[in-house]
Amino acid sequence: MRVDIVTIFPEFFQVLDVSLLGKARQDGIIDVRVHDLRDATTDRHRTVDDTPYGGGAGMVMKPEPWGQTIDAILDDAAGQPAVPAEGSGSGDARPLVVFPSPAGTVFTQATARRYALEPHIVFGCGRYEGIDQRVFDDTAERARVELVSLGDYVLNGGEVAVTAMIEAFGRLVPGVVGNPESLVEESHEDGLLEYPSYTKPALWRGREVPDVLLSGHHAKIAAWRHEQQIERTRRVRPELLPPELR
Ligand SMILES: N#Cc1c(-c2ccc3ccn(Cc4ccc(CN5CCCCC5)cc4)c3c2)n[nH]c1N
Repeated sequence: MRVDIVTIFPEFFQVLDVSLLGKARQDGIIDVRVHDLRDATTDRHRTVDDTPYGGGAGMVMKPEPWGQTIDAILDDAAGQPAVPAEGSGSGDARPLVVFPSPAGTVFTQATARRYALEPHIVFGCGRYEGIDQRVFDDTAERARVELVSLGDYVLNGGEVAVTAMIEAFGRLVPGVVGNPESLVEESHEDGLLEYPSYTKPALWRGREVPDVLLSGHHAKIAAWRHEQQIERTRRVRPELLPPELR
């Protein structure tokens, strides 16, 4: 899987050199390439923004550097088709270009599962008040374009969102996580929040571990854990439950 990231803060993504994703990159499972948008500027000040047409506060990112950078990435990728992960992908052979945006659809575990099947994703990290709309419209001529939001709060740019998205789908790419079993029983994977976890010691600061977890009775443990998931989801995120369980 190939991932290209366009940003004015390339150093931001040094975080992708560590932990699981760092190993996935070293193992060649995920090929991450970071591109500095300013490398596509032509003026002495390497300008990437300008005032908004129609007025308004802040600055908007100019289309030219974006168009040039995205074209170069897509042209390069066209010559080196990336290998899709196992499993059925979108069926649309065009590359996927994702722009984090406060105006995007919310990124969920379902989005992460879908992205993990893509052979190639380009992420465009905006800053300032956003990117000239024509960049999205022009890119959509040759790629699938998605505007995606992390959630209903305001960030200063797309870099944090892209880091979170790459971690979320990266761990689902076959070969990245050592034990794929650990991906099955986790929050949102089955639509429920996860059950509480415990480990040694059996007694800590006067607090014990639920007896059922010490029973060795796997069916009872599974039933207890599922009930805990439903109880926690009902308390914290009732909207995730089917109406009959709320
Ligand atoms: N993913 C994600 C995000 C982002 C996100 C993602 C990408 C960029 C690029 C730039 N910014 C900053 C910014 C902040 C506020 C506004 C709102 N408008 C401003 C102009 C007048 C109208 C309203 C726009 C752009 C970004 C923020 N925020 N929250 C998420 N979950």
